[in-house]
Amino acid sequence: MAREDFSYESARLRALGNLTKTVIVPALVLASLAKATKIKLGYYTIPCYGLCIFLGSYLQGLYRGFRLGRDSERLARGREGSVGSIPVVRGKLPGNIDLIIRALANQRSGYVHDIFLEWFEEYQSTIINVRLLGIDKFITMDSEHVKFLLVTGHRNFFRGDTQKELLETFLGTGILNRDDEMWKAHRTTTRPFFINDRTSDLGLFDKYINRTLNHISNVGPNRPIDFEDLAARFTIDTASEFLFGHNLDTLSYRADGFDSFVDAFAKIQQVSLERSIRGGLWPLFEPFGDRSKKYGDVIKGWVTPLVERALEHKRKMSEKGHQIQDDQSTFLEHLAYSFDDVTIIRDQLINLLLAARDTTTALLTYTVYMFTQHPEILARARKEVVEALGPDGTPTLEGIRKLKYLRAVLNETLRLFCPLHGSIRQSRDHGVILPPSDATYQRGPMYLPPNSPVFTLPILIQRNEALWGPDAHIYDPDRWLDERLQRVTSNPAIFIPFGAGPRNCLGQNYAYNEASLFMIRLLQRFEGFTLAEDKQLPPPWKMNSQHTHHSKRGMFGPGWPGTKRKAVEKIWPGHNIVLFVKGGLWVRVKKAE
Ligand code: HEM
Repeated sequence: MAREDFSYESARLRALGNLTKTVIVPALVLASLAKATKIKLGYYTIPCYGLCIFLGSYLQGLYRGFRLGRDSERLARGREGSVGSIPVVRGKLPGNIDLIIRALANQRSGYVHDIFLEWFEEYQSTIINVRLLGIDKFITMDSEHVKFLLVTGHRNFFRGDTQKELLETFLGTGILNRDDEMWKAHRTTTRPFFINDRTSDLGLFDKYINRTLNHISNVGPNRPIDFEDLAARFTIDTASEFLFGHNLDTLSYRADGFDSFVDAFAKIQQVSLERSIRGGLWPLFEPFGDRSKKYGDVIKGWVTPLVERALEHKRKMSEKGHQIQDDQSTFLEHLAYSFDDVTIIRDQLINLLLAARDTTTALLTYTVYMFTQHPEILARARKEVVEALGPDGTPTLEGIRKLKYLRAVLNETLRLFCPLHGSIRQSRDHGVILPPSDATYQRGPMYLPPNSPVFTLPILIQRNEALWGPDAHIYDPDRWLDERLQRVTSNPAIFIPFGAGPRNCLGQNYAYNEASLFMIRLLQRFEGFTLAEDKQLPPPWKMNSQHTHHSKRGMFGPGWPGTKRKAVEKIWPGHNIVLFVKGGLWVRVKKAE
């Protein structure tokens, strides 16, 4: 039976069940044995219970491994060649609880997903099982697995209950959080809106780009600005006008309540990330109730009246006998034409706002960060723009497409700093055999059990030297223009910033148009970007280049287990649902002569 209740309460019940199985049942068994045999444990009570829980968890792990092996054999019967099992990461504490502590510590003070890189390397596999309290959680950085999950074998997977539990308060019934009929209904109503001329409305983008760049111009050459904050204001103002026909107007810096909306948007994503790290146990870390609720209420409190107004308008029109038409002027009107339910429309708007805003903010922010680090790339991109359009010429869509170097710059940012760094799928109620893994560790087919969440990590795929060559960690837009492009054209699964398959990104054109025009205007008006190191939050890690850790995949830098980017990064990349720069991106800009 498919689950329908994803509330915090049902998640807590489920997590308590898991805790009972791993901790309470072994303890009860020991208590009953001690009672039956009349043995007094005395001073040994605590160590004995500890040992018993540890043993219980070990035996449960063995039993789970045995069952998976048996199911896998059954599924593989009649196939040629063997089917392996996915390596389980072994922790030191019962239920692998120490793994959560390590993952949380990495999130607080490490580089994005370094902890997973270490485990992939340790187990020599691009897919691992981080089993917590007996709950399997699979993590993959394998391009062949991801192709199977998203495209060739997508029918075996869905978004799944694990994500819905994590994000129900935030994303509810929206497209990013639903499967099957509900997802289909959203996809079919949303798609037409994204293939009409609206996503090519350069005038809408230009209006907000102008306001954003005026802020930068007014700051002056020596004062640093937080470019990430500015980009976030730009993308939310543009997206809110595009989606609601109602500009949130965060670029005016007025203190009138929208700050709390924007703040709630950031905080609810942070809660979601922490939940995802705590795995199936997350409700136990929120003993006093759903931590995301107060932020969800702020967000809904702002969107609901807009939806009610649109539905009221539709009702009045129909009462007056007017024919209701889908004039598609805003996405909200388009949704109100298609649905009558406030919750469905509201949730879908919130989903689109999340999809549109933070992703494009990351693309703009990391491109400017790369301009600060590579003045030669900045100069070349600027030359291309100014030669094609002059210092203030307005491009057409066709004109934007001709700027090949600019597109290469954006693609290189999407590759190295993939905004949606990770995504989740779940196997349906049958096990599947994953295809042989990619060239990284060259593992054969492996068995994935039914109802298992799988986290895919495109950011690691897109930095993998086994797939991209030894310069994978270097920012080099030329790889999109020279013979290295062949790597992607012959295997598109190694570059998936917009996902792939039936659930791929609907806003890809919107994002490319918006980001391209933003960069064109930025390069027309400014010619220098320097990182304001006096303001920038530095990365917390200290590098030791004394010895080199040789990894098969070559992604580890000298002296520390983790990505080679660590050695060159001048900012601290952070991640919640989307990638961002911790503490903002502080830059000084120089106006064009
Ligand atoms: C640089 C910007 C963007 C990036 C990197 C990006 C990335 C992605 C990715 C990777 C997915 C698939 C997620 C998965 O398979 O789990 C996705 C889905 C989606 N994106 Fe984007 N996106 C961007 C911008 C946008 C914009 C601007 C919009 C809308 C205005 C948008 C709307 C959507 C929607 C509606 C989906 C859900 C599709 C579905 O589930 O059927 N995205 N995006």
